[in-house]
Order: sequence, then C-alpha cells, then structure tokens
Amino acid sequence: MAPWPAPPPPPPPPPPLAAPPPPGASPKGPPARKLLFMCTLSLSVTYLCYSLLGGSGSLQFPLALQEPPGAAAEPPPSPPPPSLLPPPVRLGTPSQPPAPPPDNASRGEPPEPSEQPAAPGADGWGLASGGGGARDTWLRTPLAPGEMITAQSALLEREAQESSTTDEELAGRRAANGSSERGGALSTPDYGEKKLPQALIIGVKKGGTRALLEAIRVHPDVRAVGVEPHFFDRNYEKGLEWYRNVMPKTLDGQITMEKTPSYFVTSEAPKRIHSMAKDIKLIVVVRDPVTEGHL
Ligand SMILES: Nc1ncnc2c1ncn2[C@@H]1O[C@H](COP(=O)(O)OS(=O)(=O)O)[C@@H](OP(=O)(O)O)[C@H]1O
Repeated sequence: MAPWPAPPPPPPPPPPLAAPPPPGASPKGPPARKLLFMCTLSLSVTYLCYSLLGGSGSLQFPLALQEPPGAAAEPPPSPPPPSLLPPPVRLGTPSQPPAPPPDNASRGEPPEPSEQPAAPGADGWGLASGGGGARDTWLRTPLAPGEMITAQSALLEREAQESSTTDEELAGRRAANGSSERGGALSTPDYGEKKLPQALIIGVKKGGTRALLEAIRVHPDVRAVGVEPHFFDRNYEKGLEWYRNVMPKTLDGQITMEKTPSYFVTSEAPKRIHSMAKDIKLIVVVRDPVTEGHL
C-alpha cells in the first residue's frame, strides 16, 4: 500500500500591515491610528481657534446687506487664515489700541468707531458699549434693516410729537405738501359757497380749543377752518370779504366755524363780532389757569 502523500507546506505568514514600531514608541495601538488621531485632534484645535478668533467676522455679516449695489458684485472677502488674524483682544482693555476690523473702508462702509464715537442710533449703528476703544471696535454692529426702519419711524414719530400743532404750522405743512385745501382739513368735496361763520370758538388759549373744534367738525353738517384766521384781532382791517374767503365752502344747512383763542383776550373782538353777526354762537373753553401755569 502506497503511503499517503506528504501534506503541503503551510502558507507563509502574511506580511505585517504596518511597519514595526520605532524604538521608543508605545507598544499600545497601531501607529497609523495614532497618526490619524493626532491629525484629527490638530484639525479640531485649529478649527476651534479659528472659530474663536473669527467671531467678529460673524458679527459683521449684516454688513453685506448694506453694501452698495456696485459692491455687491465683488466677492466677499475671504477671512484670513488663522495665522493672519490679529491676536485676540481682551475686551474692556482700554490700554490696547483698537484692532482694525477687516477692510471696511474698501467696502464703502461707515467710518470706524474708534475715530469718532457716536451715540447709539445717530448714524444707524448700534453701539454695544459707550466706552470706546477695542470694545467698541469689536462689539459695534450695524442695525438690521428692520431695526433701522423702526428707529427711523420712532424718530419721525418723536419729531411729530415734539412739533407744535399750532394752526400756522398746520397751514405751512399744507402749503408745503401742495394741498389745495384752504384753511382746513376738508373730508368732503369743496361744494357750496363760502359763508361767514355762524359759530366761533373764542378761547381760551390752551383750553383745549383745538380738540373741541376737531371733535365738532367730524359732524357732516359742520365745516370748519383748520387754521386760526385771527380776523377779529390781527386781520380785521382786511375786511369781511377776506374773512369769508378764508372759510370753506358750505352747503345749505351746514354750519361754518372757526376758532381763534386770542379773541377772548382782545378788547375789540366782542364789538367786532357783534357788528358782523348778532346771532353768532360763541364757544368758550375754560381751563384752570393753575394747570397751565398762568396766574
Ligand atoms: N380733551 C381735552 N381735555 C383737556 N385738555 C385737553 C384736551 N385736548 C387737548 N387738551 C389740552 O389743551 C391744550 C391745548 O389747548 P388748545 O388747543 O386750546 O391750544 S391753543 O390755544 O390752540 O394753542 C393742551 O394742553 P397742554 O398740553 O398743557 O398745552 C392739550 O393737552
């Protein structure tokens, strides 16, 4: 009986996947995994540093919304690499000069805050701190478009409230607006004919005469002059025809009114009014003079 053939020799062992560790290296773990871990760690640290140093860049993002149309075509400036970024500035350190933000002047943006500190909202910029210096440079951010609109609306509203609402100013505003109204806010078409007034609010000054006239003239049967004609005290020499022309046109049955509070303190006014119309209605609004400051 023939003997069994000899078994094939065992395959040679596979070559090692990695080079043998250098002398002195830790025997734990393959070196390739360590190298990969080190690379990942260094990338993470680099990204973290870049994010921290480039924080001001994110605050300036709204600047792109306010760039002029010509500047919009330009590509946004890429942030410098972390190695080119200025060193981190400690907030609230006045001794350090303000770090220049990246290239605002070339984009047509407002001047730097370090040159002239401005009040918040005065130039459309919000100021996170009023102390100036590096803190302002880094924390000053432009207002968003919605905030700017709100700020402008608030400014206009405050101007309207602070402005006097005397009749002369009302007349001036109407003239500036090119309004064809003569003497009053006429909510109805200017039909009819001009008539001398049948009712007068003659005072007292600062007694709420404007509020009363505006309330009365809401009635459709009342037409009133918005301005104060001052006929019986200042313009009496101009004559009744001038006075009539000041009045709005009225239809039959409508009442013509005007208010001039100084009639109440004009000595000639009673006689002049009586000579014009004996059945005219006179309205006086009284007010405690103490509340107005007149004693
Ligand atoms: N309903 C009502 N009740 C009480 N007080 C009122 C009312 N409406 C207006 N006012 C106050 O009246 C003041 C303005 O009065 P006049 O419109 O007569 O002013 S003016 O003489 O024509 O300049 C003005 O007062 P001051 O604010 O003290 O000037 C108004 O606040």
